[in-house]
Amino acid sequence: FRVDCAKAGTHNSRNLSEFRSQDCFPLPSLASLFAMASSKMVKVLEITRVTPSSDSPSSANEFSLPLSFFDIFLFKFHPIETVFFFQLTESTSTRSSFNSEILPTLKQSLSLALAHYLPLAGYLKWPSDSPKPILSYTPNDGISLTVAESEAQNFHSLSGNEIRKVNELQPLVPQLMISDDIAAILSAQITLFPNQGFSIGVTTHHAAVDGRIGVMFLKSWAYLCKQDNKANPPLPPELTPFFDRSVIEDPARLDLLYLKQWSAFTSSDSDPNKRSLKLWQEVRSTPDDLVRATFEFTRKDIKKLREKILSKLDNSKPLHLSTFVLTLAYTATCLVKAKGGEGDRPVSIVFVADCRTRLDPPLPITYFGNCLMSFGRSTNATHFMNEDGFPFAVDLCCDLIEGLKDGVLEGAEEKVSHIFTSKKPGLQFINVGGSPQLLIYSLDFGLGKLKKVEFVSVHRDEAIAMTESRDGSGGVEVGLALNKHEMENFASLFSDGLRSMD
Ligand SMILES: CC(C)(COP(=O)(O)OP(=O)(O)OC[C@H]1O[C@@H](n2cnc3c(N)ncnc32)[C@H](O)[C@@H]1OP(=O)(O)O)[C@@H](O)C(=O)NCCC(=O)NCCSC(=O)CC(=O)O
Repeated sequence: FRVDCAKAGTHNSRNLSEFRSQDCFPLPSLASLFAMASSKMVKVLEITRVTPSSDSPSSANEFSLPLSFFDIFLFKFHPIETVFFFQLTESTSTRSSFNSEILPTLKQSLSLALAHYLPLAGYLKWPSDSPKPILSYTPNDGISLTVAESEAQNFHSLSGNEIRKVNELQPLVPQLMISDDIAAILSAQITLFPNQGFSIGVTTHHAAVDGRIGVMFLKSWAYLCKQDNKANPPLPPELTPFFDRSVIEDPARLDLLYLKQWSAFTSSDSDPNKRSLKLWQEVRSTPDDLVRATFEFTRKDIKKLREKILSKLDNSKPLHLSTFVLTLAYTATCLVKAKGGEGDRPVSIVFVADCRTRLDPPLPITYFGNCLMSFGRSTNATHFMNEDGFPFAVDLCCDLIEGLKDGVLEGAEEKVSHIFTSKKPGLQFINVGGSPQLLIYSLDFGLGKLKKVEFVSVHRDEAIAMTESRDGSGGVEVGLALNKHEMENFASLFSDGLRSMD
């Protein structure tokens, strides 16, 4: 292996055996280096540190942001891991054209993008004189970029919808270094599948950004990748992050309350006030029998679901029959049926709402940080299991969305403690990640078509990942991870149910 330290524009490569801890090389890279070394799937070629472009004057200055209560709500959750598969032609995906054209362009534009998003290049820290953690960038901070090559010949099945092992995607996303005192915010991995395509894996700390800003950063990287050789190009307004934290009003000091609650629920230490940045649950290895697959709702399927509900549910109350509600309710119903078991077992449906437009006054849509609140309800499996399971699930989701009108911060004091108090033995937790509104398939680096997006981390908290359909036809893709037996049940329930509505 070679480790590359790119500091202030100079590259300093060395063999791993020469590595010394005082080089301050981000530890996540080493962790992922060893993890990937044992993987049969990828060969690590290089680990580089990418710093914000020195062409941008701002990269020479320190920059820090205090965490808001929205960030603290999520800062103990595992990082968001996503992988994007790009299809190339045979001639553009040779090693030589990848190394001479694609890779340098991606690296350079990543550096340019980081200059606009400095906190992503920095670290999560908790200074001794600060009541709460901060995002801190200091000049020469940078992210770890791993360059790898996959020996797998199955680019098309890896980036397809079919059932495959969850473990097959894991080597395509890098890890983040997270300790008690410091945590990296972002790391990336570019993996070439020779003569097939390449993938970009991105791991982002949840303390820093939510789905909207994570996608906005990637779109900024892609935008800059398409600007030929311009020094320090500006970003268009819709991609320019808004950093002013004073717009978040927190008169109840939810920030400090959440910190206290996280500490009380997660500290294994005798000291419940210990200041630790460690995650709530360590990132565990993935059980080998866990498989993932993607299911598609076409626009026609969504129309059928809407018609079915309109013929079943009482129209006298307001029904929010959005694509999101219909597809979530249908997926949740199939998930509960696929698991089977006793009817009185507990089931929770939980999703997050983007609060930017829902606060009073609203925040700019480009507000940098997290701005999500979770909403959910627990019930019994039996309601989903009979013929009226789908209308029941729609009614439940509609009620939850109607509830947002009471104010997204209603009951906010309980949100962290609820994570722990609501967990009952045997709970089936159906949690939504991603969103069709993020329009993730419009990500275009100008380097080949985006073939597939995978939220690799969905299996870690039993989430289902939603995106808009990749062909822009108004459908929805749902990615999920289950054990093999449940996945087979789910697949037949999903397609048989839709077919029965023809
Ligand atoms: C609360 C909601 C889920 C409810 O969604 P709904 O679609 O039911 O309701 P809505 O009021 O937003 O939208 C009503 C209609 O307007 C359309 N609409 C509204 N806003 C839109 C937008 N910005 N872009 C495109 N369409 C939009 C919807 O598609 C829908 O039409 P139609 O009826 O045609 O559909 C959503 O509003 C929301 O906040 N979504 C964002 C969630 C989010 O950011 N998730 C990422 C989490 S981070 C993450 O996932 C990372 C991780 O943790 O792993």
